[in-house]
Amino acid sequence: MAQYTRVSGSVGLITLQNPPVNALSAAVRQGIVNTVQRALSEPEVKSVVICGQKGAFCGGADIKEFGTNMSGPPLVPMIHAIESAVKPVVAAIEGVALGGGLELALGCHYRIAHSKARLGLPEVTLGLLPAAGGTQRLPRLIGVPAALDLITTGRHVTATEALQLGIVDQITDHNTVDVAVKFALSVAGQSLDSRRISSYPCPRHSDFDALFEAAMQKVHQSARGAIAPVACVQAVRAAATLPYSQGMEREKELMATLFTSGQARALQYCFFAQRAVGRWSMSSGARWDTSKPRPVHKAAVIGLGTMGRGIAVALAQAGLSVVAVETQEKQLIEAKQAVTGMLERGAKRRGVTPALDKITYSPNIQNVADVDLIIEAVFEDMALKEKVFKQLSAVCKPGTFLCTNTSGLDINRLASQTCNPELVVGMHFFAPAHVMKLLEVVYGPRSSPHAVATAMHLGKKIGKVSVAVGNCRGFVGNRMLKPYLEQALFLLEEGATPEQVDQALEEFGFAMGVFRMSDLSGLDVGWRVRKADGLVTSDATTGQQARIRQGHRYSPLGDLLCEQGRFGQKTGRGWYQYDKPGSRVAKPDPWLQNFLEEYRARHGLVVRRIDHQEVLERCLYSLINEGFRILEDGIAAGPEDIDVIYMFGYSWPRHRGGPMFYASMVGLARVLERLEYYHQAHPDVPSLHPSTLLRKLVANGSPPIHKWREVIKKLHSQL
Ligand SMILES: CC(C)(COP(=O)(O)OP(=O)(O)OC[C@H]1O[C@@H](n2cnc3c(N)ncnc32)[C@H](O)[C@@H]1OP(=O)(O)O)[C@@H](O)C(=O)NCCC(=O)NCCSC(=O)/C=C/CCCCCCCCCCCCC(=O)O
Repeated sequence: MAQYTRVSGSVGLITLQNPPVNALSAAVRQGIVNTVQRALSEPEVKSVVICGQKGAFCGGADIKEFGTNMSGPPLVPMIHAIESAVKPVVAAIEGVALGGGLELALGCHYRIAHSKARLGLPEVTLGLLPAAGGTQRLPRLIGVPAALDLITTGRHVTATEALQLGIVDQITDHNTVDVAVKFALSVAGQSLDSRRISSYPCPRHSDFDALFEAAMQKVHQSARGAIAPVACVQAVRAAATLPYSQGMEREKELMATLFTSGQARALQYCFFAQRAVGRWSMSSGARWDTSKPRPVHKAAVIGLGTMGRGIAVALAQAGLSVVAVETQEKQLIEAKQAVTGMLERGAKRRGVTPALDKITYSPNIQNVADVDLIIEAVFEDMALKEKVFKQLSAVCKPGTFLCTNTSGLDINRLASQTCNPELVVGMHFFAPAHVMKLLEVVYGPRSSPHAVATAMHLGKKIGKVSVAVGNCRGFVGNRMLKPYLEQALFLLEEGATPEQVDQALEEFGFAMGVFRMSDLSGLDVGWRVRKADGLVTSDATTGQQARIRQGHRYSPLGDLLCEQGRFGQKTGRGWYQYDKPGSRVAKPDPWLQNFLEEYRARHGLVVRRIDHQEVLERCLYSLINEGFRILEDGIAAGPEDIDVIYMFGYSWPRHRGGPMFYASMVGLARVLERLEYYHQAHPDVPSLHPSTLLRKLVANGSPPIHKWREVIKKLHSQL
């Protein structure tokens, strides 16, 4: 809807009304069309102001409408009608002007923004382009290089940057609507010839060909197979090279291709999935809307290794007071230096003062006595963590939440070391903890709803995408990673090379294939875990027996590399070779080639040709299959939780929508059929055995992903 009022005698004020962000739904578009017509037809009205209700100008087209039969007036003619109006129209931008919202503002003759407003054309992040004239007006207004940057990245700019770029005419710290109305009064009756952006020539550039070639190269490199950024460059090129009306035709044509694409569906699913995970629920029935978080003003971090340092930085940057505890004197000094550097670099990037005074360092665990919440980040060793939890429980004040940054250990066991197990939850950060957006909040059987709500709330406060998950080995992310890694190793045994496996996964859209990723994270991490699990043995050396552990197929390849001291990038050797320890450029290693050949010969393994399709199916479908088991077990509340975890924690390509959404796009029947095929070929690999839930979903006619919860619920009620 849009409300019309007359203010200051001669200004028609149009207020968009569609909470919370005044998205341009059919009703809002109709409201704008009607009220603009009214304002233009009333002789008393000399100028018009468009604003949004409750401090938000407009969040753009209504994304919920995209999957429907769109009705109501289309945006392009609506914006043209505003631009060609003979009375000045002023956009009063508070809060956000995004996507169609900014395009609407660009159709106005003047734009006044509040200093705290954010503006942008984020359509690319939804698999689209700004198809309401954004790709044609913005380059005409601010020039091609700046427009390319905003349109291909979708980044939001502050009002100050928008003013510098020339997107807005004025910014204010006062009531934006009042300022806009005053301004509208001052420009009433003035010529609008120079105010219609569509009539501007696109600013020339010394070498458009080189500029667009470079832009295209850049998006190809960063898009990892996403098509929208490429279409955005093509649309801006049309603005630079064609008259406005032909550019608009090109924009429409490119949008038509994107609009119905699987990538757009995937990216729009991600948008809503990311918001849905905030609406968490626990198996006990506790939920986000019935569980109140407790305030956290002061927190402590125990253990200042890589993870602890990142967590301390993340907390301090969000304004919390932090007690950073490291009992090893040398490590404490090093950590203080490192954290200071991290805070200073981060502050420089963001143009703020480093939050150095937010952190106090201490070698003494007793100093956490007055904090509201503690995050333990000591070495990943159950006995050590149990000891720390026991100590913490004894020293902290009543009601302090005790969180662990374990990446997969049993939360319940740690809780049982404390006097108040209901205050214990997992806060699983991802390295580097001050950068990576994902936080798994892990609740055990005794964790209270308050503890989960507090950890989720804290996660949000420090800028994380927090997902509440149940307690099991590896939680969601690492549990699903296990079969993925396992398949990659089996593929090497059967004849593939690390380069080949990585290439298939990188072409799929991962930033890094599984072997390059393992080299980066360090092969010794998994080795330590496998040793603790009794999987690493030195007795059996050849034959099939050597490749069976605890009754299942097992590949000792990773263990054998570690025995050679090949821990990945940090040692300069792993699945690849590197120029020197710490170097990031991975090169194929002839040593590894020989090693694999010898290994296969020793174990009587017959090499065969493995294509990319098999690599993808075996690695991804086994991971997805585990995702179905996680849903079956109630560890994740819905497929959105898993997908968000994979997008934000494991660099799953967003335009593929996360593993569970990807499975729904491939077709559940197809995933099931391929898993059955591979399981038949590898009966000793349980992760290839199709899960009950997958079978059930297929038996139920493969419902769309938003209906899976109903099938899961039924399955749970049958168990
Ligand atoms: C920054 C935000 C705006 C606010 O953030 P925050 O304060 O943190 O709040 P959130 O939790 O994110 O959001 C609150 C709730 O609001 C919902 N929301 C937000 N934005 C939208 C929206 N645009 N539409 C619908 N709903 C929205 C959100 O889901 C939350 O709901 P809930 O509480 O969880 O229930 C932040 O929200 C944000 O970034 N929003 C998105 C901004 C954005 O991306 N905007 C661009 C949208 S796309 C667009 O504008 C495109 C315009 C081009 C024209 C399109 C023309 C389409 C038709 C063309 C058809 C041609 C093809 C023909 C094919 C054929 O031939 O058949």
